[in-house]
Amino acid sequence: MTGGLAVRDVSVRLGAQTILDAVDVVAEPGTVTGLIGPNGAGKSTLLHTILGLTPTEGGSVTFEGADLLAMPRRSRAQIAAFVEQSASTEARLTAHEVVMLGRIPFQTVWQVAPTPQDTQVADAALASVDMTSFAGRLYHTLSGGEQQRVQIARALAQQPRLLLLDEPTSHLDIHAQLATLSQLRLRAVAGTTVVLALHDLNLAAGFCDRLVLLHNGKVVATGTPEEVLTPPLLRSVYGVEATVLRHPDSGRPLIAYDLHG
Ligand SMILES: Nc1ncnc2c1ncn2[C@@H]1O[C@H](COP(=O)(O)OP(=O)(O)OP(=O)(O)O)[C@@H](O)[C@H]1O
Repeated sequence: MTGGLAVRDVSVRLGAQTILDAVDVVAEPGTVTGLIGPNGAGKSTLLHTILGLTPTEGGSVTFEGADLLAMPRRSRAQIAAFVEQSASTEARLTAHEVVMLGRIPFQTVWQVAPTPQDTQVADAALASVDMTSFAGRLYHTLSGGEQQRVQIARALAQQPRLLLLDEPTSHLDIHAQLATLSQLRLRAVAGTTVVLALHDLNLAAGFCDRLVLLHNGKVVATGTPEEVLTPPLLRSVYGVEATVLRHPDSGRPLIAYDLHG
């Protein structure tokens, strides 16, 4: 029994295609779990499934023992926040207003304005992704990387116990990637269960406590970065040749790809 997230024997089928096949994932509070795997492996589908956005065929998804899939949306939103791969909005909202959307699950229907605490939490979330100076800017005028940081701030403003992110660094420069992943690690240390899909295996090795390697909808390896990022697995799943070195400071795996492979 885990105190965090437990995905047990979850399968997803779309038409004749099996997208997820008897997937098991456990993520403990206070840890960062990386979902890795090639394009089309099922990472986004797994994140959507955990949030009840994609119907499953059997299996269960629990958080702290509670059935996440059976929960009303509002209750689930008080527990879990999600950063999508790319999020756009039709509404002409400022960056600060987008972040304030993260407070909605905690507001009552008769509440006419955000509380000072809501505003304080949103301000802190924007500051944590270094976007305070963009607070008044219309969201749709922001660059892709700036929008991505605002979406992360929205999720942080939700103060989730379970934080799910789908490639949250895909639009970010290297400084912002490192800063964002450090911020997520801090949230994990504070007790949040963090699960994120990542393509950059060196960042996954550097920031994740555990990795789940998906291939063709199946979990093919799970464990520490050292256990999962092995040359034979990289070859069989990604079709790449690589040498796995050690980071000189952290001792974590550092993948040197064979550029001629
Ligand atoms: N609505 C859909 N209808 C049909 N197939 C779908 C649908 N949504 C996803 N799929 C398929 O399910 C598989 C898994 O997709 P998913 O987006 O979960 O992969 P992923 O690991 O997140 O990939 P990527 O790294 O490219 O984002 C893919 O083969 C995809 O084409």
